[in-house]
Amino acid sequence: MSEELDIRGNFYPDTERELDRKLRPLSFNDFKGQRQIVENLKIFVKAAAMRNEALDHVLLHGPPGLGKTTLSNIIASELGVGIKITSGPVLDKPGDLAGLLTNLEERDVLFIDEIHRLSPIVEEYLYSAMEDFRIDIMIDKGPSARSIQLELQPFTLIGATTRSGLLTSPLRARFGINSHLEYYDNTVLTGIVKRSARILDVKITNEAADEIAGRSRGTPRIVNSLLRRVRDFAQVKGNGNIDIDITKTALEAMNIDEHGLDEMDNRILLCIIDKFKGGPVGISTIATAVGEDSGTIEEVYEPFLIKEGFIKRTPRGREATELAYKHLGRINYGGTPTLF
Ligand SMILES: Nc1ncnc2c1ncn2[C@@H]1O[C@H](COP(=O)(O)OP(=O)(O)OP(=O)(O)O)[C@@H](O)[C@H]1O
Ligand SMILES: [Mg+2]
Repeated sequence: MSEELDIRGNFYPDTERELDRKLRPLSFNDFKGQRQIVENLKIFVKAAAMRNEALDHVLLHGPPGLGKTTLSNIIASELGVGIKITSGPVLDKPGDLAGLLTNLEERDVLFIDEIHRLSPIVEEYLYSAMEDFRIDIMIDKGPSARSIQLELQPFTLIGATTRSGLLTSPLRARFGINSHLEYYDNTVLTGIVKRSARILDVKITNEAADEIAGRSRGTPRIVNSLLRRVRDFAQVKGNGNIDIDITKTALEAMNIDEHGLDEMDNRILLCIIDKFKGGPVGISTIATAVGEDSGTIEEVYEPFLIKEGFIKRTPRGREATELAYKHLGRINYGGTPTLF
């Protein structure tokens, strides 16, 4: 089956894709961090295997690049079953879903990425498939049209989404296992940098690994792409080994934020500070000002900014912290607010 990068319509040069595949953990033991989630999944996978049953349906949600697709593949592989991969926007007709479902073998995994983007009709079909392993399909057209019921093999649906807030409650309720992936802390990210460096066969100092981890927005995908870029610098401008000097040179040359914030993070902070005098300001007002959907800000951007201490949530809205002012070189934190 194709890579999830294809499904999302992203173009990656072949070599990058190849590297991506090499760096992707293939078992629970390779998958670093998210300890509680992984420990629980190990138990559920083992219990399902002992009972010879399909694993209960799994919903994985959390910001991009934290390992949802990776974990889904690992679950299938640890279950020792096949996996079929698709995504919400691709499955636009019930017939497409029926085709996939009837081709699943017993206990296989069906992975639906971006499951919040399923069309309502397809979602409706999914309900009975998930609950009773059965679907009704319409055959024929016009007066002879009738629906027939198809029995399915027991299977596991794994749904992934960055926007769990957009899932309907009937769909959400049909997942027996519901896991929220969190941003990774720097120690875990440093471990991922080192593992990836080993796979890429490049030497890296502890200090350099820490530095890359600290600028990666708590995200393994970013860690790996920064590591690859720093490796390029080390090869061309240095002796091929990655130390702290070449790392800093590379990160500076690429304009990577020292706290790992990306452009939207910085726009959100600037907006709160410059347009709303540091806040408090409501999420929908921020969303309009930066031109992003308020749910995306709430689920994808804000959690990192709160975790890193740049934003505070108060009953009256979001406030920028002193750290945010310092980061953006603004000096009037806590200053007397002006009237105009
Ligand atoms: N826990 C982990 N340990 C090591 N590497 C990881 C881990 N999680 C993710 N990665 C790496 O990060 C990359 C991105 O992960 P993945 O594609 O699974 O994220 P995702 O949550 O599915 O993102 P998206 O929401 O954009 O689909 C993977 O290719 C993998 O190499
Ligand atoms: Mg994914």
